[in-house]
Amino acid sequence: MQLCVALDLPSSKENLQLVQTLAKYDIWLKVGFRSFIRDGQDFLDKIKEINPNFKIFLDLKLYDIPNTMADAAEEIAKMDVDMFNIHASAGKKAMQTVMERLDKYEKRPLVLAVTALTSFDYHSFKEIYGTDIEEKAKEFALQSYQAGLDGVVCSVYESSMIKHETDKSFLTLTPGIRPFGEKSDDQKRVADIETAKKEKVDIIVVGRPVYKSEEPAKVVEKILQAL
Ligand SMILES: O=c1ccn([C@@H]2O[C@H](COP(=O)(O)O)[C@@H](O)[C@H]2O)c(=O)[nH]1
Repeated sequence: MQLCVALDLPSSKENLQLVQTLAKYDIWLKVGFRSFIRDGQDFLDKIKEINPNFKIFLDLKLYDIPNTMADAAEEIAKMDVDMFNIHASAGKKAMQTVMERLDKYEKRPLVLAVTALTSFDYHSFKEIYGTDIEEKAKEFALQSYQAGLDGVVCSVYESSMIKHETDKSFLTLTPGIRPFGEKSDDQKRVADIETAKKEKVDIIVVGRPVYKSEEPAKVVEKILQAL
């Protein structure tokens, strides 16, 4: 299992200070809406300047018509990122179009599909999708797998089931991790490291428990020891 730290701080300066503190660790760094909208490609370059071995996950959750998603995916493929994501609910056709368009790149980033956001509980998910999380996550995961994606974003509680329904090499990346039982904030389907291990998760995403800590490097060190 690998660790991905979310860089969701309010300024580029604070994010880069955090990255500097974590420079010696073999981890993924997640750049999401807040940081990418504000700081763009320049921010990605600065991360790689600190340590070119950091793996970058661009968490932009593309969701649009197939051609627009594929255009955006191609722009991402030209950047130096290692992984990005799209919404499975954009449909199988959109996912296939993205993967076909990335075919020509010798070294393309990994592509994951978002199944059910970890901020949904079972009731709020059903209100929107009209079905249970488990059922829909399975359907989305199968469609993503058939479309040729590399894996999915899901909660820890769907990870094992998704691997069983697809393939054990099909990646599961799980946000909503509270490594040692920290408060859940706006997350609903949260889990600790031990549960993530049991559920065969490939990459855990941890944001606030790291970047809101007084000593982020110590938290990362403790997580890495527990993986
Ligand atoms: O289903 C999802 C998809 C993405 N996220 C993102 O992960 C981090 C989690 O941060 P925490 O502070 O550890 O809660 C955040 O950037 C989300 O945008 C997610 O939480 N759930």
